[in-house]
Amino acid sequence: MKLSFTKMHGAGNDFVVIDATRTPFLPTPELLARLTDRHFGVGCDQVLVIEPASTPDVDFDYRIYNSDGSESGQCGNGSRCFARFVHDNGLSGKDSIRVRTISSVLELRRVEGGLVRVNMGVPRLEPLEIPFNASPRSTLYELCLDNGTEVEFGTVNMGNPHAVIEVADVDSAAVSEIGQAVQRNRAFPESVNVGFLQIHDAGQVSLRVYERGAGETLACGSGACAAVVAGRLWGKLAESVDVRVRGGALKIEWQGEGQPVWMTGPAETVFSGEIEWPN
Ligand SMILES: N[C@H](CCC[C@H](N)C(=O)O)C(=O)O
Repeated sequence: MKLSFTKMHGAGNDFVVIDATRTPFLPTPELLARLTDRHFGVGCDQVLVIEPASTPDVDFDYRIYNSDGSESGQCGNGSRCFARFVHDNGLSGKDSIRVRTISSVLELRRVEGGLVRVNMGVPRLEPLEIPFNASPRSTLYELCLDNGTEVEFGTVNMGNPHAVIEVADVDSAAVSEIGQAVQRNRAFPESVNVGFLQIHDAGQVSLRVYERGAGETLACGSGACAAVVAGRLWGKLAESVDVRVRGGALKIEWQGEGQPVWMTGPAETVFSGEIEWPN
């Protein structure tokens, strides 16, 4: 059997996109590995699957699989590529579509300049279960990691979990070491995406993210949203922030608690192909 796919990226966070609107996609670990592995397969951070809507309030279902095979309920950069794929392949004539993941409903709007603007939903700010020595606002925690490092972080859920650590210099941050140590911590039984945020001023930041299920990526859309939410809760960021990531830049807007986060950024198609795959 030949399986068609399209390789895309959003600010360098790269994806294999599968159109399962006519033929179901069975996400077996072997097939996901074949699509995500950068040596033995196509190679990507996440596999995105476009499925027929399961409820009348959305246009499509949107499934997200990390390169380690785990499923997530949110992928911001992927949602922009989802919108681009749907338009370019004639799956919908609408400029604004709604999609459902396993945790969220997103609104995706194509805007001028080949950009896509996404309503990423209202951030969830529930405090962590494990009792912590938290700051007065339960969005700041201190943690002694198993590698002996003390870190202070905020937690924001964008339909997927994020820990945000402010750093003086993203380029010299020990992203992999600290990212993995935070993910191993009992505070995050389902692991977590770990963002390293450098604040240049109230409207400009730089961000690196050690992602759950994928390691460090060149961009993390939900991570950019979580970082701006955390920075605003700390009183350090404006309502509209330009987020510089290793693969490009995203614009994140958040008016405050109870309000949705809007993300605007690029979505690029690299190539389409097909692989042989046993039925
Ligand atoms: N690694 C994430 C999913 C991909 C998120 C990221 N690629 C984005 O653009 O939001 C998780 O397991 O929650």
